[in-house]
Amino acid sequence: MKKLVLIGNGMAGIRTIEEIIKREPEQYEITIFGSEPYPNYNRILLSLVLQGDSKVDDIVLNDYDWYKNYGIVLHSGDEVTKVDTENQLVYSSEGKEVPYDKLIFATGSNPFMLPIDGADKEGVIAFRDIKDCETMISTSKSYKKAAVIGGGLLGLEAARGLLNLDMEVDVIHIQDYLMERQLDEPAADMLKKELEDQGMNFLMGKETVKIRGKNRVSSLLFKDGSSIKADLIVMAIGIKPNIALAKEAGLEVERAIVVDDYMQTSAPNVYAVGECVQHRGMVYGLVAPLYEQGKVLAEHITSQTPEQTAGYEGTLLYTQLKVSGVDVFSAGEFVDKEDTKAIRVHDEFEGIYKKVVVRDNKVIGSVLFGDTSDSPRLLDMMKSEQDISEMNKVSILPSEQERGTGESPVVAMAESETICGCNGVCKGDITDAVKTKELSSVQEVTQVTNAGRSCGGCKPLVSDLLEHTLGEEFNKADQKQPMCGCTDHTHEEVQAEIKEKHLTLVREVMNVLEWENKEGCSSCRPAINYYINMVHPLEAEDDANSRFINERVHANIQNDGTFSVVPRMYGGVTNPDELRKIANVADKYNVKMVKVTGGQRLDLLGVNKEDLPGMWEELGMPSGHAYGKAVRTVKTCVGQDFCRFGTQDSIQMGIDIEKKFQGVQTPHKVKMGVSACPRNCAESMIKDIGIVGLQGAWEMYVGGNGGIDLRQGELLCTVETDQEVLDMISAYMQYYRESARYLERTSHWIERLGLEHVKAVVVDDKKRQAELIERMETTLSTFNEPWEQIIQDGKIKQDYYEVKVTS
Ligand SMILES: Cc1cc2nc3c(=O)[nH]c(=O)nc-3n(C[C@H](O)[C@H](O)[C@H](O)COP(=O)(O)OP(=O)(O)OC[C@H]3O[C@@H](n4cnc5c(N)ncnc54)[C@H](O)[C@@H]3O)c2cc1C
Ligand SMILES: NC(=O)c1ccc[n+]([C@@H]2O[C@H](COP(=O)([O-])OP(=O)(O)OC[C@H]3O[C@@H](n4cnc5c(N)ncnc54)[C@H](O)[C@@H]3O)[C@@H](O)[C@H]2O)c1
Ligand code: SF4
Ligand code: FES
Repeated sequence: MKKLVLIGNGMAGIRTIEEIIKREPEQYEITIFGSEPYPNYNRILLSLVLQGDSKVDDIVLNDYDWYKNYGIVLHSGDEVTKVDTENQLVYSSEGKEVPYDKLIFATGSNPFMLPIDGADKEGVIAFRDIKDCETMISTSKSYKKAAVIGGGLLGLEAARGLLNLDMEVDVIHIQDYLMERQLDEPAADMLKKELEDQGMNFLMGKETVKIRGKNRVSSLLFKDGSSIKADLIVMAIGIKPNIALAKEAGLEVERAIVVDDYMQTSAPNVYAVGECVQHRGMVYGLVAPLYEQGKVLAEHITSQTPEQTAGYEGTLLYTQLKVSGVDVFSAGEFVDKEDTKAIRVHDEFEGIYKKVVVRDNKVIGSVLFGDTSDSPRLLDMMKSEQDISEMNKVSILPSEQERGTGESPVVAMAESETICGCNGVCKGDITDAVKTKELSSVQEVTQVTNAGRSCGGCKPLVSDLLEHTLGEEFNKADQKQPMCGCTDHTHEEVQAEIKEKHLTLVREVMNVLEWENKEGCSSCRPAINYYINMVHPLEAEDDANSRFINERVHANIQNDGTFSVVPRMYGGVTNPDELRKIANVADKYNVKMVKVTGGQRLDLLGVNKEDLPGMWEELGMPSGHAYGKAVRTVKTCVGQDFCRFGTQDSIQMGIDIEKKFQGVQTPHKVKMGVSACPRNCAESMIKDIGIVGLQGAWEMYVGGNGGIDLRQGELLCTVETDQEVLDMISAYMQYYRESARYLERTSHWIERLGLEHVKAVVVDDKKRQAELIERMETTLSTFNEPWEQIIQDGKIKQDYYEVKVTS
């Protein structure tokens, strides 16, 4: 057997070996060297490990048994230090000398590190491998302030992960807008706004010139003389191909190792794939092109007629950002030029931006923000260089109505359209595999076709396609989604176990359900804490440390590290006494701004954390819970006492609702509105619960949302009396509390369950309705005004307000 040696046990190298084995399992005796001490893992998913959605063990792509099963000799943790191309030998750091007939370089890249004063200090790292990921996770346990240098894909994914680890995150970007290599300015601005809302702080147009600190980093200095504090610095300013070994071996290198269309280097029998490669002047940093290169090389070196195999011609690049809550897509040429024209849709209400760039009647690039469902079709048009001169230009970006609402975009996709960009798998490949190989779960589709095996971004589409192809045979239960990377249990299973085993402590849940990550993470701990309190309201022990910072300190943290204070004003009604108190504390504590909120409250912004207890004591008003996953505000219109259209007393109804349900913990925030006639001045139709008065009756609308997922509420029921309104809210909200997943807004929850189902439980089934109301009453009986407790408890004051929690 001929000897094949691979240098680099990473994603591109091992995919090439998989492709070789698939074609000719017996042709080569394979030896692999990898400097990292692990089997091949999915580097892409490090972002999800950091974000708490996956764990290191889950991202292994080929475990040690895989190498054994295929008779591959793996030297992990052993670096190749020299290649002798004349005698066809490689030498390793552990003293191995291995001959080859064919050699593949797949040495990847190294992160680029700024060569500035202080870059060698403790606490300055990159984000490239498992070690970096583990360093960030462990640093977050002792330090709180992180700075990410670089507002590209990697920097933003790192920043999201660090936020999930409860760190404060500054992102320093050298350009004036984010991801300038993938986005144009409007899309980048929308992205920045969304990420700011998620808690990131941006310093734009800043060039870092020095890192200060004794042994460990303590601050960064910028060219303009300003500086910021930091306990951890993550550099994400690009990568440089790892070519030192190839250069020393005498291979032709420029920016990377130069290869021809068969991935052959300048030396005989030596090939290269992956990020270390330069092909027709291009160096790639995403897996899709690297996998295509691997396929071409595998075909070439396993073929009896290698010169007749198809060569590699380059890849059309496209990217997606892996940050939850953000949909961004970018492909091809997206910058306007003199010879290009663009079709644009910019819907500020929906938070959607779409741009399609056209040259010579062909789509050559696109940027999508907020709704990326057009991406497979646009990619297909770009790849096939479709002539669009006959097309109505508006139909290139159809609205949701034109596409048919509620239906997954896979239904309308052509068989040739790509579903999994990373692995180049199109719709037809998947439907064929599902039918011929009788596949019934996403996992099986991934095993057979590779779709979903890399960034995972296509999994929802794969699942939709599976459902569409299988029809009634599709079993949702097979598509199990674990709560996070710490466990295999789903949200539903965790909740059921809490009930069945009567678990009342967060730690107890993690122990009994054998959490793989013993400490849990910032995704699962708040969810478990919510579930134990919801299931056992009288016995659960609330764990403040499992709450997000805002809920822990009962105030909303702002982008400059100060907090906002929102006292409760039932139904949006206040009086001179309250206003005087608010004015007094605003003066005394130098509040930066007093702002009327969309929910008809007064927001005191720019408060120092240490001042919070004192302010609340002097205000003597209840907390508005503006920071919590809880019942927030009940907005009201002036109603029948003042408005000539008013048919009901909306103000009193709003006050009654707010007094009854204030502070109830819910899976996500719940906003309400009461209008006294269908003119709807309190915007009841875009609230989680909206009440609208009619002559002698009240309508109750549910599932509305006025935010990024704009959604109109749907009519749940019409009732006659005020008491019925309160009862229906009790039953509905309790059912939401019990059946929604933590962090699922009512609008998403109702779409998942369907209005008819919710109606059947909450309105039609009187027995269940009564039980839900009873359980809500039990929860309501446990309500405590948080600030009353904090003001009286010296220890809480000391732990959360005097000791610095966030800096
Ligand atoms: C956090 C993160 C998120 C990412 N997200 C995405 C994404 O969403 N989509 C996407 O397409 N891409 C993404 N990427 C990029 C993607 O991971 C890379 O393009 C891909 O891993 C490159 O594969 P490679 O095999 O060329 O290099 P690598 O994966 O870097 O593998 C090279 C391996 O070779 C080893 N090696 C180097 N020199 C030697 C030597 N002399 N001897 C032995 N071993 C050696 C290295 O230690 C390394 O293990 C992401 C990258 C990171 C870091
Ligand atoms: N979702 C994804 O597809 C994904 C995610 C992570 C990483 N990656 C890949 O990993 C590689 C590394 O990613 P990356 O984001 O580091 O590289 P990048 O080159 O895409 O972006 C680096 C960013 O850093 C900025 N920058 C450069 N110098 C700077 C400085 N001195 N101060 C502040 N900002 C500076 C640049 O303007 C640029 O926007 C890339 O190949 C990327 O494609 C992809
Ligand atoms: S909703 Fe109707 S009753 Fe209320 S203020 Fe508006 S018009 Fe008047
Ligand atoms: S698109 Fe990345 S795995 Fe399918």
